[in-house]
Amino acid sequence: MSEAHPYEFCGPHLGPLAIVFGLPLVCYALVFACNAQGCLKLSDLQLPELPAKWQLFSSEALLAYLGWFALVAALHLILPGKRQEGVVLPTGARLTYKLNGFYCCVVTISAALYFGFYTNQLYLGWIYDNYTALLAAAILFSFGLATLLYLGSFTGNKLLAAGGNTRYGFYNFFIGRELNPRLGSFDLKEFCELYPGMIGWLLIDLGMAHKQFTQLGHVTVPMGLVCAFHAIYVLDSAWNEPAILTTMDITSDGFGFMLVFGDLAWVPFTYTLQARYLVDHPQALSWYFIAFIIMLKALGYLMFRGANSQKDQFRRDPEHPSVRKLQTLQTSAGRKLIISGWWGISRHINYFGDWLMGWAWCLPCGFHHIIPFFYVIYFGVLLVHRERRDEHACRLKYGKDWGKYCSIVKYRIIPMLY
Ligand SMILES: NC(=O)C1=CN([C@@H]2O[C@H](COP(=O)(O)OP(=O)(O)OC[C@H]3O[C@@H](n4cnc5c(N)ncnc54)[C@H](OP(=O)(O)O)[C@@H]3O)[C@@H](O)[C@H]2O)C=CC1
Ligand SMILES: CC(C)=CCC[C@@H](C)[C@H]1CC=C2C3=C(CC[C@@]21C)[C@@]1(C)CC[C@H](O)C(C)(C)[C@@H]1CC3
Repeated sequence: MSEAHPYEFCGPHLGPLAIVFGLPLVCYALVFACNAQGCLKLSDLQLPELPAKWQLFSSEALLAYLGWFALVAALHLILPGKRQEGVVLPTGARLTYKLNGFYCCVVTISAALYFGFYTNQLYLGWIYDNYTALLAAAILFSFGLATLLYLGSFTGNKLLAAGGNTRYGFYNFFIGRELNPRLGSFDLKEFCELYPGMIGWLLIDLGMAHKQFTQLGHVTVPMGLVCAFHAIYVLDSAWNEPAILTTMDITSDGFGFMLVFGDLAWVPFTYTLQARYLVDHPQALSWYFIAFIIMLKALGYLMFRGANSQKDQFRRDPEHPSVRKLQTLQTSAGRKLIISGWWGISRHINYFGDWLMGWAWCLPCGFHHIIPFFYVIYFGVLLVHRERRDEHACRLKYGKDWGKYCSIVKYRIIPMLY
């Protein structure tokens, strides 16, 4: 029991309750508010209807979703992968992870491209036609898995997450009670964070591109840009899979509804909103706007990858030639904090880069509606909240040295602004 751990997300009742039932509603709201029938305009607040063919539930879609999850799990087990140890656990032990996200991603996406676009044996547009039923399947699966994980955390001698072991059962279900639920050596949290949801995100994008292909006879430049940008992001995450082992999601958060739903329903179904929008509202963009969007993506990626890799390299080997010359602040906790390079610009310059990339994903949708810009609005809120969570954790970890660090690197996320 860790009652000393503060309650996150506005306390143990209201916040978690609103998120658990509110987020699935947001997923539906986005589908209702913007689809082939129209897109909600703030000026007239007229809600479009759902396309007549879209079903709210179908057993076929449920089977497809379960089949997808099983397929990715099988690939993860079958394909070769590097074994890497995670951080030291509170028990002093270290877990070993099998890392082959990149292979799994390349195999599934290549197969989808080959059978979907080259041989035409696979109708990927089916994903668009069954969008709402697939979403229902993902939501049901997330509730089911989160419940099983919660109940499973009471069996055996499980290592519990500090923040998800309070006296409030529902809060624990939401935050995640067990730290690293596993089936043998199969790590459910790491797998869900990087495999079915992230690869599913790309597959749904391809489904949208394929639908557009069947409707227009070609894939438009904005659709191509969105799919390519998302693919770069997902492949980059899979390529840098070892770095995920040191993120707070893996090291300190339990695996509860928030992450289960985030990984398996929220990411694949809300992060693909721009691609779905472009099926229903194809855009034509000028070459200079396209050039601007590509430069924005490149700049965001440079910051995001540059900062994340710099810190990762520094934490693994501070004497490595690429990070040896960085200025640092020695803390009494024994670790050093980087105060030059990317980490001298703002305390989370990686978040800023990530957010800029988000803009590059939304801009290809043009300026006719606000709904396709949902991602940058939501992501801005998520990053500000995440930065506060990390700041709190670092303050506890580094004490007054963190204050010293903040006086050297003054901005939280956006240089000169925030
Ligand atoms: N697309 C999406 O939906 C999401 C994307 N992300 C992305 O994931 C990436 C990882 O994010 P996240 O795990 O939140 O956080 P970070 O990668 O920023 O890691 C934070 C940790 O880094 C260490 N650190 C902080 N400052 C310094 C410094 N100056 N020098 C050395 N180490 C430092 C601290 O841990 P310690 O000192 O213990 O090493 C701190 O707890 C980000 O790029 C983010 O944008 C995150 C969430 C959602
Ligand atoms: C309230 C709410 C919507 C909660 C869900 C949050 C999740 C969507 C995110 C929490 C942390 C995430 C990470 C990634 C995706 C989104 C979620 C699951 C991530 C896999 C994206 C790609 C990055 O490169 C990453 C691997 C560092 C990252 C890890 C955290």
